[in-house]
Amino acid sequence: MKTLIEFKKVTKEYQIGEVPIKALNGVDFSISEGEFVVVLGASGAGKSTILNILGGMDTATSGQVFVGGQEISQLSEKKLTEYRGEKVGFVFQFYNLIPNLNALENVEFAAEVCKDHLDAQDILHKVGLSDRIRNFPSQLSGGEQQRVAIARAIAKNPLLLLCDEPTGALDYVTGKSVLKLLQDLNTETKKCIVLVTHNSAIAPMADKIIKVKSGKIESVMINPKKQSVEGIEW
Ligand SMILES: Nc1ncnc2c1ncn2[C@@H]1O[C@H](COP(=O)(O)OP(=O)(O)OP(=O)(O)O)[C@@H](O)[C@H]1O
Repeated sequence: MKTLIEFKKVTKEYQIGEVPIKALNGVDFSISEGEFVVVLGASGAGKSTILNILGGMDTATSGQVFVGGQEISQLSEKKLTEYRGEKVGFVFQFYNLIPNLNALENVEFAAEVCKDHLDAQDILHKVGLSDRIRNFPSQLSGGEQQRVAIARAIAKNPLLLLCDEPTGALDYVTGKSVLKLLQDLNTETKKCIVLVTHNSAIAPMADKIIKVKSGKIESVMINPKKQSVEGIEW
């Protein structure tokens, strides 16, 4: 399969007072088109830093990052903003919906600025919220709000979908249904999904598992026996 993402010798340093903190220390990996990737690691390992650099929300101190043949580590601030807006869908632990817009408006608002955006109503139907589109975030459960956030990310028709602990604020059953939605979207749309978590139990749902430890890649594992989320317990 064609390579979509490449990290080459990526480092990220933060200067706090006198002491530099190496959040990433020579990170190399690649991800193919259509892959569902889980990035695993303990707190502080560097997972979110990887995701933020991949999403153009942060930049590497050194090294190269390629996405869809474009070297995003060389982009100007303006081009990086375009990349972030057009090519990347984000899903976070907290849903960050706009409280005074209903579900449909939240999705439309995000999608409309993108050239190839998808129909907001169709996407809300796909995530199982056909009958809640006129509801405001405060009228939706946590799981439903996360579905709106996923619809908002997907409606942009991005090149890749980045999820940072997307089930972190949800109970077990709701979290599992959100993971199933992400897995189904990946299967149906062949959109590349990179999901960051500290929960190693969900690794079997991925095509590839990247383990991060102290700012370095500990291992990259291809999973030939990918499992459906329904079959995984934790
Ligand atoms: N803006 C920042 N300024 C200084 N240090 C930072 C900053 N962001 C991250 N770090 C440090 O970089 C390291 C990696 O952080 P990162 O957030 O990527 O870890 P993580 O694996 O996502 O952790 P968690 O699961 O707790 O979110 C940590 O030591 C963290 O304290």
